[in-house]
Amino acid sequence: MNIIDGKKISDAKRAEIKERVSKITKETGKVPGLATILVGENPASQVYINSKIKACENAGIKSFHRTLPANSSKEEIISLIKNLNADSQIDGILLQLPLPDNSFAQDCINAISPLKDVDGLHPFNAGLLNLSKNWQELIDKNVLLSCTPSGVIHLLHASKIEIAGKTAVVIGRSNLVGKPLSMMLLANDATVIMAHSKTKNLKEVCKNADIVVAAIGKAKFVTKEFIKDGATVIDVGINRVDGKLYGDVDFESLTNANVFVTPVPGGVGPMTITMLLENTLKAFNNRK
Ligand SMILES: Nc1nc(=O)c2c([nH]1)NC[C@@H]1CN(c3ccc(C(=O)N[C@@H](CCC(=O)O)C(=O)O)cc3)C=[N+]21
Repeated sequence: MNIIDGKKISDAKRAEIKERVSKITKETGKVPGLATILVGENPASQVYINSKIKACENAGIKSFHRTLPANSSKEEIISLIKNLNADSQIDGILLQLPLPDNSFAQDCINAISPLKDVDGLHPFNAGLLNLSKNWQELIDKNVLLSCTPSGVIHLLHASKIEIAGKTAVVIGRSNLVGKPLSMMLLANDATVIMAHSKTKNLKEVCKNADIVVAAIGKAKFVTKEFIKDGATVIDVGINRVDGKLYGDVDFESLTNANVFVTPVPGGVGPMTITMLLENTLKAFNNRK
């Protein structure tokens, strides 16, 4: 087993971002700003938000944290978002998901200015990803790309894992991860299979893949039997069982296999936050 060290790759990228922020601040006298919004008091969300705020501070990005009570209406959340849209100090807005009432989450995201949508979840940015012809075009045009999927692509690139012409199976079709990641792999010229809960013969489908991405939400779901010799396994899962953190991949079962694999923790998670910093910088540059 070859471990893809997400923490190390992420730290290197954060150091590079910090340099760029410092250069911008010296040249323009301005500090890129990120607003985070937490609705309610979900303990996991509080932990993630705190990591994001800390990462911003370390990179020289100014963070503005806003909290709303758990019973906030859609209108109250959108009203706060509109204020942040109008605030020139704020380059990016992150609405932490899930909302206590997640039924209107997309309506709230739609209220975020597409120029400040550092999660890449606004239909405008999701649309730009869908319309892209290749990865380079997305980079050249500074398109705001959803953080977890773009973090996965960065891990693959940094690990020199070939994507073009390879078969990639993405398990999970969420708007936050599975769908955008499939489009990003396609933009990198992979042959992409989008698998989900209704997929038949999932084990066999995965067994043919060069790259398997698990974004399912079930601890240790993907075992050695899913993975062919020489394949790369990316674990997007974060499952808390009895206070312990597990991915969607049965990491131990792959110990003696000839595979590349991301651990949990220390794999995709840190990259998600790193890409949020990257997007805040992109948003700053796009808004200039
Ligand atoms: N609007 C929005 N954007 C998000 O990007 C978003 C979100 N909502 N809601 C929740 C998910 C989850 N997420 C993670 C961020 C960091 C780690 C992370 O740093 N994980 C560490 C471990 C942290 C721990 O111990 O819990 C690691 O894997 O090494 C994990 C997960 C961002 N999300």
